[in-house]
Amino acid sequence: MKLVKDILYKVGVISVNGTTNLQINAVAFDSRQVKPNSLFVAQKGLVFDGHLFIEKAIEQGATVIVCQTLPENLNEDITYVQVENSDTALAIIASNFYDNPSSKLKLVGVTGTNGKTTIASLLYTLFQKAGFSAGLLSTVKILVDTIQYEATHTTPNSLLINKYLNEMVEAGCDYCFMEVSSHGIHQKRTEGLTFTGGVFTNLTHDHLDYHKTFKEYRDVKKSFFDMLPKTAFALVNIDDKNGEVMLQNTKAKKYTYALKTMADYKTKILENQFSGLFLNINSNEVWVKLTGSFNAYNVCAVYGTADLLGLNTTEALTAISELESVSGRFQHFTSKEGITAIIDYAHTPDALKNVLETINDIRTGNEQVITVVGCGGDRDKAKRPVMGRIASQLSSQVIFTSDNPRSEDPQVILNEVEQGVEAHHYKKTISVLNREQAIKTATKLAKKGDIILIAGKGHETYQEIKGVRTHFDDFEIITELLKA
Ligand SMILES: CC(=O)N[C@H]1[C@@H](OP(=O)(O)OP(=O)(O)OC[C@H]2O[C@@H](n3ccc(=O)[nH]c3=O)[C@H](O)[C@@H]2O)O[C@H](CO)[C@@H](O)[C@@H]1O[C@H](C)C(=O)N[C@@H](C)C(=O)N[C@H](CCC(=O)O)C(=O)O
Ligand SMILES: Nc1ncnc2c1ncn2[C@@H]1O[C@H](COP(=O)(O)OP(=O)(O)OP(=O)(O)O)[C@@H](O)[C@H]1O
Ligand SMILES: N[C@H](CCC[C@H](N)C(=O)O)C(=O)O
Ligand SMILES: [Mg+2]
Repeated sequence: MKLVKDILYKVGVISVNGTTNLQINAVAFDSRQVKPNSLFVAQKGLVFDGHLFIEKAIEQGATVIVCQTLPENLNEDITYVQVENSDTALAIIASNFYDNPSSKLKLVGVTGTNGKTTIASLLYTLFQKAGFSAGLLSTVKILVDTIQYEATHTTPNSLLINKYLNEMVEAGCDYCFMEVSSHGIHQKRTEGLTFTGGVFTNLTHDHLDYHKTFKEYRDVKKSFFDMLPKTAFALVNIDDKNGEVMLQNTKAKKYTYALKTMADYKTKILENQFSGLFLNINSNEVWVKLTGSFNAYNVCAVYGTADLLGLNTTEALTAISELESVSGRFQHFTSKEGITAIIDYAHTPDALKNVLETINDIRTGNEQVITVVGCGGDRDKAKRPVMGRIASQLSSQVIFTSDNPRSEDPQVILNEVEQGVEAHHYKKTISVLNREQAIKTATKLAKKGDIILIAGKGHETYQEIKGVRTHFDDFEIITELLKA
């Protein structure tokens, strides 16, 4: 139970009709979820305008309506609060409703195109290993200390973020590591949170359907650093040309990490093998079980963050050397017949290029690299031909297939992916629409020593076709096929 006037603290209120001296039991932004004595926030979405559901929310028992535009006819029994921006209002209300949990633990946000899940998950494990209680908000899962919840978004909505943060506080967590997606920032899901630190990984092509231009995508990411308080740290990958941009206007203390440039946290790759990396991090040598030079960046970011959070660096390095790869991120095994399978969440051109280059760097002989890949529907179309081209340039054979077509026609997506293949690579590509069949085809083509890369879906345990999700797990399928 909370008093409305208390949860409106710091909300940009334009006008109030009715009393704010009123208790509410819950906050909701979806009319279908409204329960008696709720506060309903009407948001302008991409498909619907939540203002159209105000009446429905009242019927369901909402007693307070927060909106940008007041309805023409006001109900006398209801309190209406007009705000400048409903998304921002929801985030601040959510934080107030749960007593500002982000200020009661150390919250670190990780943003960038690739590496967020890896870094946030490794940090969670590292701090748990070091004897702390921690929480994790990630694409793969949500963890409140050791209690696991299913994740539906990379960055949940502001109500859920604060609900989980509150649970973390109640469970005695000292830290929370969360992924901050560009959609999350743009939709104000992280507004009003008190961050102890922010980490920037890299910025490459993705989500240009949503953000329209690369500059807009970059500026959304930058706005996360712009709003960090001066007590926080901002740790950026300075090898990425946008690392500096992230730091331009931040009030936070600025730190850098890099492999190529001078930086506060500097890592050198001494050895790069399938089984892991031998690294020199700020003059400390350490073996890690993660594969690929891109993971040297991730480990460096983890080390820097741990140091900035005050963890003893020797203790941090010992724990770092024990960290296992995150599920669906360069997850690999070799079958009895000597065929290596790699399951990786590479769903952007840069990630696919990195993973294939890593495989090509560490393969030893004349093995074939057989790639199974596709692109998701209802997402950036521009990345499709680029991924098609990269896959065909860097693999011996490619089987193009479906990812999550969502509402789109899978064949149309496939055609767009194929369009990127240059003529001299045609003969090494085939298309098999059904993903399971595509994986099966790869296993038929593979001989002893060959490497099969299944890219794009990583940890996902479903495939969404025409809006319907059915169980689908790349790892499960390939394991079964290679065992048989
Ligand atoms: C494109 C996008 O981000 N869409 C998000 C957005 O949906 P939307 O704008 O379409 O919402 P809408 O359906 O128009 O509804 C508008 C408002 O009306 C309300 N409503 C709607 C219907 C109704 O009957 N009653 C009602 O009250 C809704 O609750 C909402 O408040 O707001 C919804 C509620 O918060 C999100 O669930 C939804 O995420 C969709 C499912 C999604 O797929 N998002 C992806 C793209 C996403 O966010 N991805 C990033 C990661 C990307 C990455 O970095 O790789 C993530 O953080 O997960
Ligand atoms: N630092 C990195 N630089 C470039 N590519 C990376 C990096 N880390 C991981 N990758 C590649 O990107 C894929 C996705 O990694 P990860 O899940 O950590 O990224 P993410 O930022 O969380 O992605 P999402 O936006 O989907 O949440 C990995 O499977 C790997 O192929
Ligand atoms: N967070 C990313 C995940 C993409 C994963 C890929 N398998 C797809 O479905 O496109 C997104 O929502 O765009
Ligand atoms: Mg992620």
